[in-house]
Amino acid sequence: MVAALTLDGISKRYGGFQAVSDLSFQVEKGSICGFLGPNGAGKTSTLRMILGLQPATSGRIDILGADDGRKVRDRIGFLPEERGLYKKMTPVDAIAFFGALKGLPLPEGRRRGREMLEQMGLGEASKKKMKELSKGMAQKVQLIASVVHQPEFVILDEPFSGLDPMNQQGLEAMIRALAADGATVLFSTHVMQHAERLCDKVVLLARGRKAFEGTVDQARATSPRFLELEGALDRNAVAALPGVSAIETLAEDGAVSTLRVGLTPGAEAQSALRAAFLGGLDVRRFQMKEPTLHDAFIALTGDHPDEDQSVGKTDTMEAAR
Ligand SMILES: Nc1ncnc2c1ncn2[C@@H]1O[C@H](COP(=O)(O)OP(=O)(O)OP(=O)(O)O)[C@@H](O)[C@H]1O
Repeated sequence: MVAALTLDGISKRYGGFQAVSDLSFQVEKGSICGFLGPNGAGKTSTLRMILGLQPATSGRIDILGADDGRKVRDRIGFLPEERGLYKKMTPVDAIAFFGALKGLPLPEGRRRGREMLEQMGLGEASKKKMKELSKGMAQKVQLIASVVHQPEFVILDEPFSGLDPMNQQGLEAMIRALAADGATVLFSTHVMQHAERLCDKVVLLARGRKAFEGTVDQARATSPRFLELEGALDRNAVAALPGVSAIETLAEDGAVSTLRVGLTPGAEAQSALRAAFLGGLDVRRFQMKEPTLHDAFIALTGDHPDEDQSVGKTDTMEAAR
């Protein structure tokens, strides 16, 4: 594999607060990598270190062969978490302006801007001012602005936040198209479903530490499978079935309950079911459930991806100055 990005033992400390600890991972050239973790896990801090916008407290970064993102800034596209393009500009001018910051001549930026807007189904939007666009449209325009100079490496910080499902799908298509054109894409998100659909590789971050690096399937395989059982079920009898590691009651209606039965990694749901039927358990409905990336995140970290892990931002901001 040819790595477009290597992080080797990266740490970030803000005053007395350790935001990122000994983080190492690689992103293969031409791949899509999801950088996943709850709010406050340390994703933005890491992306900023990769870009050279803030120094690492310790560790080494190699991006496109450089030891500092600033040295290869014209080959990188970045969509920051805080967004907003100049409101009075037209989308084409805004895109061309951003391209010019990366060395692209303005007329060429305008030409590519018009073409990309058209490709993304935003041809109509090019006649309006930025302030007249919907949030979804504006976000797509901003993504175009960050890649109009055709960067080799694209870094997107929470690109899906604030978008409705339709626009999220549009954005997913844009990200796929970038990778299909040969770009390497690293994006952060706390919503596991996007990564599940898009990524060749995921890096899971919890409280500043890497919890997992690998493919989505490898991540899922670390999490137990589930079996949903419905019937007049005795919990002790269910607990005694082969491979059962945990039971959660999802619903109860008189004697009939719906149980979410966790299986130990590697255990086959069929063995538990067979034993249930042979043992005469009153199973009226069953369903096997494969773990999602969301389940895997919880199994790997003990944390919930929707939990906010930010701590003492205002206190430590002072200390960081
Ligand atoms: N400049 C700073 N000074 C002090 N603390 C900071 C600073 N920037 C971030 N932090 C803290 O570091 C931790 C990681 O923040 P970071 O923004 O990197 O996380 P994140 O995973 O990107 O989350 P979010 O998506 O909410 O930005 C948080 O606890 C945050 O409060």
